[in-house]
Amino acid sequence: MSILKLEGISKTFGKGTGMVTALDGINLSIDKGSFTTIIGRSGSGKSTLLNIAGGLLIPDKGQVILEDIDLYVRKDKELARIRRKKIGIVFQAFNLIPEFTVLENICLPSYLDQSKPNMKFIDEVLEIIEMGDKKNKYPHELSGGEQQRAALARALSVKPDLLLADEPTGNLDIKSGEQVIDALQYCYRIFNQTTLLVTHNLEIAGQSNRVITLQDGKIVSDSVGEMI
Ligand SMILES: Nc1ncnc2c1ncn2[C@@H]1O[C@H](COP(=O)(O)OP(=O)(O)OP(=O)(O)O)[C@@H](O)[C@H]1O
Repeated sequence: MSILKLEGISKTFGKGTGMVTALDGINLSIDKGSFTTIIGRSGSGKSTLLNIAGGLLIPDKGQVILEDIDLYVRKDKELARIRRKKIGIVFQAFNLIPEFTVLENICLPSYLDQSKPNMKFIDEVLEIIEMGDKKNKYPHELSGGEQQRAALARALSVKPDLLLADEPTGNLDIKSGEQVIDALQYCYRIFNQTTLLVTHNLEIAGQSNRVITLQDGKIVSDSVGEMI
C-alpha cells in the first residue's frame, strides 16, 4: 500500500541562463513499511526530492500526496501541523537545540503540537538506539554520532508515518555513521517504520529493499531487492 506519492514533480532554481532544473517530472510511489534509498551524484536532485516529499519545499509542478493528503494545497499553518504529526526528518547537520537536553529536544515536536510526548515509546526508541543513558545530556556533551541518534529519536518521537533522512552520516566518521545506519535499520525492523534515505554510500543503499537512482533530476533506475 502506497503511503507517499509524488506525481509529475518538477523544480527549477534561478532564472534565465542561470536556471537549474533540479527535478524533472518525477513520479514515485513509496509503500508503507518500506526502506527506500535514493542515490545519485552530487547535484542530481536528491535533497530537493526529499525536501519536497517532506513538505519543506514547494514544487513548481506536480503533487505530493501523503496518505490521502495533498500537501501543497494546504495552507502553511496546516502544512506545518501535518509535517509535525506525520513526517520525521533527519538532516546531515543534526539541528539539535543546544540549550535543551537530549530528552527536551526529543519532546519538542510534541510540545510544538501541544500534545503530550509518548514517554514509553521515546524510552523504547532510546534503548533500541543505545541512547538510554544520554537523555539528560546536552548536545555539546555528545559525540557527532550520538547527536545524530538523538536527532533520529526526535524525528521518531511522534511515530511519524514517514521518516526522511538526508545524508544522516555525511558529517560523521565511518564507525559513527554505521551506528546511525544501524539505528535507522533497527527502527525500521522493530517499528516497521517507513523510511526514505538519501545517501552517497552504496554499501548502505545495498542494504535497503529499494534503491532509486537520480540523474539530472530524473529517476534513471529503480530496483527492488531484499532488505539485509
Ligand atoms: N536553493 C537552491 N538555489 C539554487 N540552486 C539550488 C538550490 N538547491 C539546489 N539547487 C541546485 O539544484 C540541483 C539539485 O540540488 P540537490 O541539492 O537536490 O542535489 P543533491 O543530489 O542532493 O546533491 P548533493 O549530493 O551534493 O547534496 C543542483 O544543481 C543544485 O545546485
